[in-house]
Amino acid sequence: MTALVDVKDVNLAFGSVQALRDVSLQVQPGEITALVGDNGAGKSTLVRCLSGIHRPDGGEIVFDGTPIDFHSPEDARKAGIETVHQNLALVEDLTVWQNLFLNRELVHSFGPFGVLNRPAMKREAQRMVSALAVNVPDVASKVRRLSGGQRQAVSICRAASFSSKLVIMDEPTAALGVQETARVEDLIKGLRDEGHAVLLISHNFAQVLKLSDQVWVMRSGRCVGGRRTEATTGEEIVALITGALAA
Ligand SMILES: Nc1ncnc2c1ncn2[C@@H]1O[C@H](COP(=O)(O)OP(=O)(O)OP(=O)(O)O)[C@@H](O)[C@H]1O
Repeated sequence: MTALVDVKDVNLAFGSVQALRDVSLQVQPGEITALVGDNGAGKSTLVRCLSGIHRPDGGEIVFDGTPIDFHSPEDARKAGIETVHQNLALVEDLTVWQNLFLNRELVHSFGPFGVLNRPAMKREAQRMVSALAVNVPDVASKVRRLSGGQRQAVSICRAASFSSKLVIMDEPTAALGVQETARVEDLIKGLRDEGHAVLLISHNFAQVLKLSDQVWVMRSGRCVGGRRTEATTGEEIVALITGALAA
């Protein structure tokens, strides 16, 4: 299988902190790939390279057959990489459908003039939430009225739309209760079923073992191993994270 993402010997330093050291790993299309490691291991830095926030100092990242050269998150989005950040980046006082179409509004053209096509956006938003079985009361609800799990669902729904090929999620259930976590986990599986690749950062081993097809482990800026999830255990992953087991 040709990898959707091929990270090759990527390095990145912040001053004297070498955040990424010769990191190489792959993300396969149509799979959930987990990225695990202790605090400060370099996980967020790596995904920020993929989402156009940081540029590596060295090495190469090939996405969908093309070496990436992103100068902004917008470049990553255009290439088909969407990121659900921990802060979710939703606008509280806008509705669900307005958030889904934020910065990608549908517009009616009348000669030289453009007018927002609100009915079309509402209709399409309803289709988007139904397709992923997102549990929100109404696409016309303001985001500030939604629970943490519903907000996470809206962010995932936004990331899954607009022909994204890779959805990156940084700790998507860290702030959620048990039931909301289960719903968001179903949404993540739904993304895979729809053909998206998912790159999931999680400190929750049970979740990683339950959801992922492949696990990569980072330690002190290095990628110290990758395992097919069905062929590993929580104990082995912990041993790789702590260094008790050499890669
Ligand atoms: N913008 C930055 N400026 C300076 N140092 C940074 C910056 N971003 C990350 N670092 C450093 O790079 C290293 C890797 O950090 P990173 O956030 O990637 O780790 P992480 O694995 O995502 O950790 P966590 O699980 O705690 O989120 C850390 O030493 C961190 O302090």
